[in-house]
Amino acid sequence: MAKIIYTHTDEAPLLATYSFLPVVEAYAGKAGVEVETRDISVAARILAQFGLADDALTELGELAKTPEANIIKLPNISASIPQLKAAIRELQEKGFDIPDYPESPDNAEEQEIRARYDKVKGSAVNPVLREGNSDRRAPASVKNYAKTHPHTNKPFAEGSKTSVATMGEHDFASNEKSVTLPADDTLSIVLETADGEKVVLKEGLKVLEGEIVDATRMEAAALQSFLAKTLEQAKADDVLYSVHLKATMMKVSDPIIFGHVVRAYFDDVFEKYGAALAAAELSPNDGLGGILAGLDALPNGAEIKAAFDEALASGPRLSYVNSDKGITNLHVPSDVIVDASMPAMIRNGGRLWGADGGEDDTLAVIPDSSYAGVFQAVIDDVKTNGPLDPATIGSVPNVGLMAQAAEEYGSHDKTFEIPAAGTVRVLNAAGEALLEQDVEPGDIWRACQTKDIPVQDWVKLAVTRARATGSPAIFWLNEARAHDREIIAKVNAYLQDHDTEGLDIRIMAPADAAKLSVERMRKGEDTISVTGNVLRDYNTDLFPILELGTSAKMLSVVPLIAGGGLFETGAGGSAPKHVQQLVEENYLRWDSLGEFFALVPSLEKYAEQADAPAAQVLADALDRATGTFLNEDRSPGRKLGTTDNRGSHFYLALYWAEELAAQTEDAELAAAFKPLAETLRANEAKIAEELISVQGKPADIGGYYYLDAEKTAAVMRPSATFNEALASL
Ligand SMILES: NC(=O)C1=CN([C@@H]2O[C@H](COP(=O)(O)OP(=O)(O)OC[C@H]3O[C@@H](n4cnc5c(N)ncnc54)[C@H](OP(=O)(O)O)[C@@H]3O)[C@@H](O)[C@H]2O)C=CC1
Ligand SMILES: O=C(O)CCC(=O)C(=O)O
Ligand SMILES: [Mg+2]
Repeated sequence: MAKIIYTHTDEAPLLATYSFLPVVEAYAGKAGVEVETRDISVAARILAQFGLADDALTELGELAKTPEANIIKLPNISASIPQLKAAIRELQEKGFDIPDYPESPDNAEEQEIRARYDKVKGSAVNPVLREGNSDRRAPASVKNYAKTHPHTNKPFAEGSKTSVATMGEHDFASNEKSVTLPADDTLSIVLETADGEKVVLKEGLKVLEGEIVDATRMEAAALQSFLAKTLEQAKADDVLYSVHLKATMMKVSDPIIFGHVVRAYFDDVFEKYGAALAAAELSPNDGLGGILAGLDALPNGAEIKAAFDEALASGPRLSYVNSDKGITNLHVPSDVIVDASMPAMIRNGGRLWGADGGEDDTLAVIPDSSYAGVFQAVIDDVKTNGPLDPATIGSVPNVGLMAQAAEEYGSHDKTFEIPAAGTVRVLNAAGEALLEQDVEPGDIWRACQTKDIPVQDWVKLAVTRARATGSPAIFWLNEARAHDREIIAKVNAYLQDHDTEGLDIRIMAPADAAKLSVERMRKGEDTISVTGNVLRDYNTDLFPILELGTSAKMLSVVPLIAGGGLFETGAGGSAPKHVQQLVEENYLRWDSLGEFFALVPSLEKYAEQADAPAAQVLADALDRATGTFLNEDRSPGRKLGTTDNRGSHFYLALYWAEELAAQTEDAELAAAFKPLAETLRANEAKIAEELISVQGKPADIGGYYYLDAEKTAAVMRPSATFNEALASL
């Protein structure tokens, strides 16, 4: 039977769900639309690993491969090791019998436990559900709203020293080799060390005909000298030092790179105390925060702490995530995530925050050069031409290759920190080497896979969007990169399958494509960016944040290859800072527009799947209601005393009920919603007051990763009048 699955996730979107889902369930229920929930929060996924909760993620992953799928996916935490450990601790404190995270497993049992936790680590949800490519764009209503209510993109100061530092050689981009498989095969990855020993890194890797496989490495020695150089440069230029990685989605490689940065910054400290820190299992890969927290347990902890303090005082000035709390850019690998952190910096005139909370220019370090040039291109443009004006600029929507863990975001099980010098070979079943790389100890070697059917689907989606909009579509692909050359060959071949007459379809290297797209934006022109998986991620924060002030208001549809639908809510994440604010002052600034936008096509899909015209009526009414919601400017403000997330849900419910009452396609639904619409309208002031009056005091939600459902519902549904009205439907 058709049903919509609404996901329980983490942090701000989870809080919002406590308020919004009751509205969805009440309205859908009246129209006979089945809505079920599944808990894919990091806490639930941990419990599922130990048989203490349903494995909803595996279930939804299977569902996503069927035409029946209709899933609304809210953003979730992609947990770094420090977050995973905190979630485990919280669950243990709540009485769940789960083991500690084994830092360095040294027996079979610990290895088994570690393997279970590794399934929860990092970006473990999205790749499982994303069985389709991604279509992310600002709906016309949002773009118009941004034009009439423009946010501020601050100018870069005259002579701004902000720039991007990237390796450009000896990195993943420069060392890449790539091959397209002529037939189905089973591959293995073998390191042959300099003394002739063969170490099997991976075997039984099944690949399909037409699949692209890449191999590359980040050279550890080159990374270290690059980092030393950037530290010197930041010191000499007296700018803030900041590193921007994706330790969540690139959950194997990027924590290692992050660890190199921590080690490079605190070079002298690690020189002197590295062995003691390693013996205490305090790893730089988990960030400075974890190390400092663990020092108390060491006999010479105070001495080591003093050495870290001294290094911080004498090194280049670090950028801070939260200067009040002393949290630096190097504290937690998942605090600064490149997709959101770079556009936020650009929107802020190229400035980040220093130790004293003051803003300053920064050297933004993005070690691998595959995509760093995109950010530099945008920075160059705004330095020369001034900030982009949201009131007038065009849009850069995205069609992203994402299905079946495409490209880098599927590389974790094929990423290795190399133990010994030698050669890594990707071998086919016949034992022939398809790809080979010489390696040195410490190099980060990885292989990526890109299947052919997803590429075909992506090209089709690009042509469909170009046709639907009349906008030029640019494939952001770089002839100079081995992987991109294989993709370009496929793009050129699969474009032949479509009618492209009259369409403007181009292929350009990412930095050039970024430059052109921004130039066109300034003229008010739209340009579809058709990208691989990583640039999908980056561009769908970068451009929305510059255009709309946030990526939360995006429509993010994933037409699943098997025919179902995955509807992501916005293009951003789970906004941890918003939770802090709720807990401190009972105010939630989370904007649920992404949820509203996802629900419309989900209801449309349901109407089609269940042959249920009432679902289409709900969808159409919701679509009109979100228009009114935007016109009436009902998204949450940022400050206490204004409509927050809960108030915004009330207004959406009001407009949606009014649209349902007024429509004429379904008289029964109109009659059912008329009294509710009247009650909500009549009590508007009272409900708004009830929702605002609770603000300003701390709120108790009974946890962080594993919330107390009753307490959270009480916090998120504080208006008795609104609750009664909904219950009366
Ligand atoms: N699809 C997914 O599942 C995704 C998950 N993530 C995960 O989210 C977590 C946080 O990532 P982070 O890099 O901080 O990025 P986020 O996008 O979560 O947050 C960055 C900032 O964007 C603003 N923001 C994001 N969403 C909203 C919204 N709906 N309403 C209002 N403002 C919003 C907030 O700004 P302000 O504080 O100024 O209000 C927020 O602090 C990580 O665990 C990450 O892995 C990240 C991206 C996608
Ligand atoms: O899965 C994640 O960790 C983040 C996903 C993300 O940032 C995106 O899809 O835009
Ligand atoms: Mg992203």
